[in-house]
Amino acid sequence: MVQTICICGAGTMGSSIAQAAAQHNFHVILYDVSTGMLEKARTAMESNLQTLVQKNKLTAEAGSAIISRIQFVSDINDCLADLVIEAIVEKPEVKVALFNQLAEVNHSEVVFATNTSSLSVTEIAKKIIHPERVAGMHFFNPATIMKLVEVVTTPFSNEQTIETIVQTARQMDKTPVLCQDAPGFIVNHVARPYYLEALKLAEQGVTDFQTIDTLLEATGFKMGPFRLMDLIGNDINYAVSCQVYDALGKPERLQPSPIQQEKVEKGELGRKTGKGYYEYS
Ligand SMILES: NC(=O)c1ccc[n+]([C@@H]2O[C@H](COP(=O)([O-])OP(=O)(O)OC[C@H]3O[C@@H](n4cnc5c(N)ncnc54)[C@H](O)[C@@H]3O)[C@@H](O)[C@H]2O)c1
Repeated sequence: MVQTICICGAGTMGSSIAQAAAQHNFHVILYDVSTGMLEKARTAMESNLQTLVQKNKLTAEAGSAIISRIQFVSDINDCLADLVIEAIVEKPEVKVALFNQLAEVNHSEVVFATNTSSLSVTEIAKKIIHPERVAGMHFFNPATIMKLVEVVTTPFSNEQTIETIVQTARQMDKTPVLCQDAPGFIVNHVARPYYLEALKLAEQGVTDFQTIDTLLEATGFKMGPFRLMDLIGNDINYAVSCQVYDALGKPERLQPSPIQQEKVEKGELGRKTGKGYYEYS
């Protein structure tokens, strides 16, 4: 049974998964190579919990207890857990190197879950010392609120690995959905045209970002495509677009947009950098 979860990467997703896990009584180790990101994550969580206290959704004591269940660490030797969830940069070789380092310091039953949005989990698993203990655990942004978790199986994953991830997701009050490893899994495959068709309209000068967002929000979408890309991170969304496009044999309809590439090159990554399609203070 999972008691301690090590979450790697304290960025947009890692910090939110860490908070969600601590809110459901897991002991959490949040690991990042950047102490600045760890500090930023702690400040963001304290502020989120403070808001919940102000809204009477949480007592101040419960808020403090949640934070005290999280250890913020930048030394890999401190990452001893029953389940590792990685939410680091979307680069397969970096994820593989991290999992193999963690396999060396952890006990032989530890389960490795990747939160990748679009990389092949099978290709990652193949290069890990214990491929049977690797699977996808794909949370949605923000992980404290969104219920869905895609549990991505590979031909190598054993039953115990999948069961551990499914049970942990349920204990975090999430809705785990099993799927086979495939480009973009379920959601990021289905959702690709939402972003890409909106980007095409902007590229062709048909209308601007804000008008597209306002219109789609008026039809019932919670967030327009540009506001959503800024929340996700334009680097992540562009990486997912490229991965899915390549993995499906480069169909023209899924070609990534030059606007996405330009945003990444300019460092306009969205909320996390203060500027994307919109500005954030
Ligand atoms: N942003 C989203 O909406 C979203 C949603 C679901 C899944 N994901 C996936 O989650 C992962 C993380 O995305 P994000 O948006 O949180 O990224 P992010 O850029 O906000 O954060 C990444 C963090 O990883 C850290 N990092 C990089 N290399 C590291 C290493 N070797 N060891 C430890 N820490 C390292 C960075 O310092 C940074 O804090 C990606 O695989 C992405 O595809 C993202």
